[in-house]
Amino acid sequence: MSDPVKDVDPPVIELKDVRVIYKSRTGSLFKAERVAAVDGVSLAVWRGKTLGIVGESGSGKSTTAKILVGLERPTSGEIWFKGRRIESFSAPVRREIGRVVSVVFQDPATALNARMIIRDALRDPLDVHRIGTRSQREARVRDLIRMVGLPTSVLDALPTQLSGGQRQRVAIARALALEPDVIVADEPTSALDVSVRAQILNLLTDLKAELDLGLVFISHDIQTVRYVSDEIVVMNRGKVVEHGPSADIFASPRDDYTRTLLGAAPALL
Ligand SMILES: Nc1ncnc2c1ncn2[C@@H]1O[C@H](COP(=O)(O)OP(=O)(O)OP(=O)(O)O)[C@@H](O)[C@H]1O
Repeated sequence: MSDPVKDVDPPVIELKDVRVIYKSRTGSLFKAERVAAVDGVSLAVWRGKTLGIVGESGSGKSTTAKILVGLERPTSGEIWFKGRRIESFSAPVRREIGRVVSVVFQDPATALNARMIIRDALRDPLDVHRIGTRSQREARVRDLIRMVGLPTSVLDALPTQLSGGQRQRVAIARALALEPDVIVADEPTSALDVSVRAQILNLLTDLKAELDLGLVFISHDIQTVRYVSDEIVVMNRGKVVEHGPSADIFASPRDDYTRTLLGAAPALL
């Protein structure tokens, strides 16, 4: 008989008691002060689920995002990738994490090369990873732009010719290019007009459902996180102060800091 526990896939990526210590940017020249940007964080990201990470500026959200996508190496703690512990951070390992866990940043204007037309920006990751033939790559680029709800005419435009919302759609299409298991979206709507924020949130949640993606949604705005997340991690000064199903955290927040965030939160979107 099959064992139901063993049949469940492991998380795509899991952090266990992870710390990242930096030399403080404000420390004096003679005394190198240290700051724990991330301080004992444990969390897991599964396909088909949205994990929200919320906290004020400086709470360690972006550093956590960088660890998840292989851009930052923890000072201590464990990273598990598809059920295996990562022992070495060699270039091939980081490349593999980067292919499976892709990222959408806050500001699409800086994420896209201003001199590259959208077609080339979307084909670039396919070229780098030598995926398919030239015509298969062209077809994939057209599929990607349709998946994010843009017309193929956009492919010949430069990023500056698009609106902020359209540029973020392109950044999402680029993040999907290598068929990742997980997308980490770090404040993906914060730089956008209020009028298009909900559209981008809906696009991310639709793509998550359609492609069975894991989504890590990072924001300082607890109501936005609530709107998209199955599970929420609340961070304060590098630590996880609350972690649980979204509904539970909103029904009965246990931590004072979470209550403060809820009290300070503006109306949805
Ligand atoms: N490269 C670095 N060198 C030194 N300190 C850093 C570095 N990166 C982050 N920090 C510090 O680590 C802490 C956490 O930063 P982090 O950017 O992860 O927080 P955040 O919650 O994402 O905030 P924000 O929303 O403002 O980006 C802050 O005190 C920050 O100043």
